Amino acid sequence: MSFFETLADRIETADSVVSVGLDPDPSRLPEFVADADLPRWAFNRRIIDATHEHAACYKPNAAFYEDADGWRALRETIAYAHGKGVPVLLDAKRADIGNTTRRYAEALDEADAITVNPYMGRDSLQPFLDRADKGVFVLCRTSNPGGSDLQDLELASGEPLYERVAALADVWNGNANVGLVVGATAPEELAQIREIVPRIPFLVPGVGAQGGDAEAAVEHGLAEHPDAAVDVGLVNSSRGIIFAGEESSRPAEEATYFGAAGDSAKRLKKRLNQYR
Ligand SMILES: O=C(O)c1cc(=O)[nH]c(=O)n1[C@@H]1O[C@H](COP(=O)(O)O)[C@@H](O)[C@H]1O
Repeated sequence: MSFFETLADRIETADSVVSVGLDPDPSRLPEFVADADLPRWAFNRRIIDATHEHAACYKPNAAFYEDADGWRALRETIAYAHGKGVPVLLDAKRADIGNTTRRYAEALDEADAITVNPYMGRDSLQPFLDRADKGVFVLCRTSNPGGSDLQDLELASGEPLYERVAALADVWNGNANVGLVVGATAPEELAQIREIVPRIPFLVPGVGAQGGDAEAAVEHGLAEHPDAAVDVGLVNSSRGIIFAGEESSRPAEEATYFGAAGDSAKRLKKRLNQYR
């Protein structure tokens, strides 16, 4: 089964396009998990219990796992998400020269999809693209303030670099497994990129903590896809969901703390579904 087929099934089952970002910043973990063997895994398990009904996908960002205990926490997290029937998109933003990138692509043995960086060109992505059953989300127009520094630069042809990346993604999509990452903080670019690639699903981060445009994220982020029975795409929120308990009225109670994450995921699902 291809990634986008799996994702379409999950979107239908959960009636949701929400990607829940699992970015368990150790400095923000609540006291309930402090004494656990692997606090990040203990935290993620409770977050998954609270949010899985509303999750089309989980997106752990590798930055929060790149140490010995972190890799163990990540492995447990991926297996647990799969046990709940939710696919996992590993946000690793990888790519490198041949032998190195082949090794990076092995990260896909456990996850269902990955984010990659197109800066080094096609050969740096090939081992990911070759995995026809896995999703490969190529950074196109990112959500951060500096996203415009390079990505908006005009090429000699007059098109901005991010448009060229979108057009190349179409060329790289021989296995129908490519998606694009386009931030919700760039709604005009979202619309432009959608015109270039009508059938490539987007991962749209930047709603929630970064204040991006949820309506534009759904309107332009979802696409018809040959493998999918419903329009597919993902709108991600990380801190806005997993740390919602910090804002709750009784954050010192574990059930209230994690319940707030579930409520936040549910609210985002409902909000996004208004525009589907
Ligand atoms: O590839 C990504 O997921 C990504 C691309 C981008 O342009 N902007 C962006 O915020 N992200 C990731 O999406 C998540 C956003 O987190 P929140 O701002 O807490 O919702 C982080 O893991 C970011 O690394």
